[in-house]
Amino acid sequence: MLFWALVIGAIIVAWLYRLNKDYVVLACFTKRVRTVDGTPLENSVALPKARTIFGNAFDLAVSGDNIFTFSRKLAATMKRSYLQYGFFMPFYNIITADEAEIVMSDQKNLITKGLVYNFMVPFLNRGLLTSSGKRWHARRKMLTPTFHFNILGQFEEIFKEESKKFVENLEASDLNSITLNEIIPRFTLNTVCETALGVKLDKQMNADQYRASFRMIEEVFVTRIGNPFYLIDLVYNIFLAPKIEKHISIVHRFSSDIIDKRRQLLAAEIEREPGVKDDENEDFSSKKRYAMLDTLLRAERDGLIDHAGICEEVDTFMFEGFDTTSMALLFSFMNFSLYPEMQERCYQEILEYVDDDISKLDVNQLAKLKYMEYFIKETLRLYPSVPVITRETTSETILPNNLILPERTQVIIHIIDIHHNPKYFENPNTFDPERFTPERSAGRHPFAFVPFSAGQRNCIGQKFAILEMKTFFVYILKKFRVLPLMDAKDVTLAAGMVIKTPSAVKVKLVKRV
Ligand code: HEM
Repeated sequence: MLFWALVIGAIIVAWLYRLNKDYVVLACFTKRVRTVDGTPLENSVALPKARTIFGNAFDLAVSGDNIFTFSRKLAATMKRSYLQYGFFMPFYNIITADEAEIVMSDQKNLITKGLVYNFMVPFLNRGLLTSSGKRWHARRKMLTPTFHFNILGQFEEIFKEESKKFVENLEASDLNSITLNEIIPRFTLNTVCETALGVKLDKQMNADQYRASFRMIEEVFVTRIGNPFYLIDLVYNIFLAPKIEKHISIVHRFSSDIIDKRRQLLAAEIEREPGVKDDENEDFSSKKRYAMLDTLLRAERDGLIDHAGICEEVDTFMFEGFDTTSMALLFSFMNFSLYPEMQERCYQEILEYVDDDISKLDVNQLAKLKYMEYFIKETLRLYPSVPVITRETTSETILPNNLILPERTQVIIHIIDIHHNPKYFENPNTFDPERFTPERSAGRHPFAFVPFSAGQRNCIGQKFAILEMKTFFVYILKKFRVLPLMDAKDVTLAAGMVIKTPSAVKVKLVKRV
């Protein structure tokens, strides 16, 4: 009996040993990446040493680092893109512009978002950010006119109103110490709410509750990506999901109610003027400002989308347009305080190109603020609001760089590491907006600076974001000089749905006379 048990055991071990050539057996049979020409894998991609016998599945856990620091250290040691084997799937980590280009330019196999986006589904369902295939194509086509130049011009009025209100609130506060993390998110959420839904958030009864629920949803998301056990849906559903059920329904109800009201308004409008034909770029009501929602309501009337679809797109806009812009504003604001000469240059540019009557500020004047644009871009290079994006292979995928990725490989593009690569940016840790002048940008790899991603799944709201940020800083810099209260070295970074800084970012303001 013992003899047969030993024989069977030996056969199983021999079988597993053979199998380990193609699968990382102890990482739950994760299929290995291969090379097209059969040369050793390490010639085509770096292979960080696994820290346990379970492939790289527990490397993060045993390192003692948080996920953000862990990834930065790996990029610095590997110096090229690297491969890890987690439970069930490989992780192909990209830190060069060449490989980012391969993925971002792919039209077919690499446009499906990675596993981590599934965590947002309870909140965003399958809106533009999380969907793929035909549904994504149809929605992208439907929503693209929302960011048409003429419409951005209308949104400019909202950016101005909110910036003015922000400056007025600042004037009433203690200018000696302003904690940016506390005040900027209010501005960005107000702005995106009015542009997406057509209502002023501050005037809504449940605005504070809405903001708080938004925050809670984000906190739970961050907890989920930081703990491998929460990757398992069952564990998440039992221990974490109940904590945010209430908050998700608050956020969903908020947008759903506004959508219903705006739909009724639209119907009433049409009834009053039945002969009037809609134009894509015109408001359906002469009395009301255009909102992104209007495009969706028109599509609903044409049978292209239903109420649930409209809700998921509106929630997606609110989510994408909120924290991303907040973090970019926060770090730009901090940089104004740290680099006074550059701040002065932006101010002089404002004096030169912006009408003294700030209420006349428009997209044409903003387009002339080139140095300010370089300044914001340099901030986004050093602190990209979305430091990492991911894709998933939906079938075995052959890449032009000799790699064959198995189905369900997670392809992680570390935008932040590409932006810090000295190959593309000399002295990458130095803040130098003039890197973005046409002369100095010439010849740079087109995928070396990709804060808004690139290719067909790039950020639909990038022009919107740049306009919003420029408007905000015109209002700030016209009124105040921004002085430092901290050093850039004091800022710690962490991973979240977008880049996070657990430290308070503070500046001092002095009114210009
Ligand atoms: C500084 C501000 C912003 C940054 C850095 C940023 C960055 C990005 C990035 C990197 C992506 C690609 C995500 C991925 O591949 O997974 C993305 C997608 C997206 N962004 Fe932005 N974003 C910003 C502002 C905005 C704003 C203001 C809006 C809307 C009002 C917006 C709406 C979207 C949407 C809907 C997508 C999904 C597009 C698609 O998959 O077709 N973003 N953004």
